[in-house]
Amino acid sequence: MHNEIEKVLISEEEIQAKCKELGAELSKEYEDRFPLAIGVLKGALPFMTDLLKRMETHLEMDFMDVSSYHGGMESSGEVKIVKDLDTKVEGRDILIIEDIIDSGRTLAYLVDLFKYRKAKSIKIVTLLDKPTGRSADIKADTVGFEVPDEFVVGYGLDYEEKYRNLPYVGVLKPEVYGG
Ligand SMILES: O=P(O)(O)OC[C@H]1O[C@H](OP(=O)(O)OP(=O)(O)O)[C@H](O)[C@@H]1O
Ligand code: HPA
Ligand SMILES: [Mg+2]
Repeated sequence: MHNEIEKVLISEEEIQAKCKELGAELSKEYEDRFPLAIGVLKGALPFMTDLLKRMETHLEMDFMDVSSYHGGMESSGEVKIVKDLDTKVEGRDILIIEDIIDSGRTLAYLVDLFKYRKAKSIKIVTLLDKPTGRSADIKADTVGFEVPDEFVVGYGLDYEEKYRNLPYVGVLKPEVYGG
């Protein structure tokens, strides 16, 4: 698997240090508030587990599975709920955890949904931000790293459902996707 990676953009050590830093920030922000931390499956799972272990406040976890890429490199433009939350959003401080904001469509959809469900507050933390990909007007409150205009994989991010289990974020060799 590792020999299919052309270059590592963000190393395992950099990611772990960032989780520690952001976890400390969020611990302060949510002190005494019992937020509902929502991981957006499947991509956010590695980041969610590492980040939340660094938060030193009580919190509740839930998951939502939405999909628009269907495993490929282009957003279909249509966000579909595959699995909804088990928890009520009304009156809660919501912390959405994402692996990447690219077009912004996934998060625009989720923020609208949680507003409609009467969340008390909504904040977004994303490991990666790809500002050049943006078509929806959405900004994260907390960003780990900015990435260039390239398709990235690893640490939750897939290409055709593979590479999510890489401990770093990188770019695939062009021959892997027939480029
Ligand atoms: O800003 P956007 O253009 O909406 O792209 C970002 C979203 O796309 C990916 O998820 P995907 O829909 O591929 O599902 P997955 O997490 O299961 O891979 C990624 O994990 C983000 O959730
Ligand atoms: N890589 C993997 N999945 C993605 C990306 C990306 O660059 N952008 C949106 N979903
Ligand atoms: Mg994906």
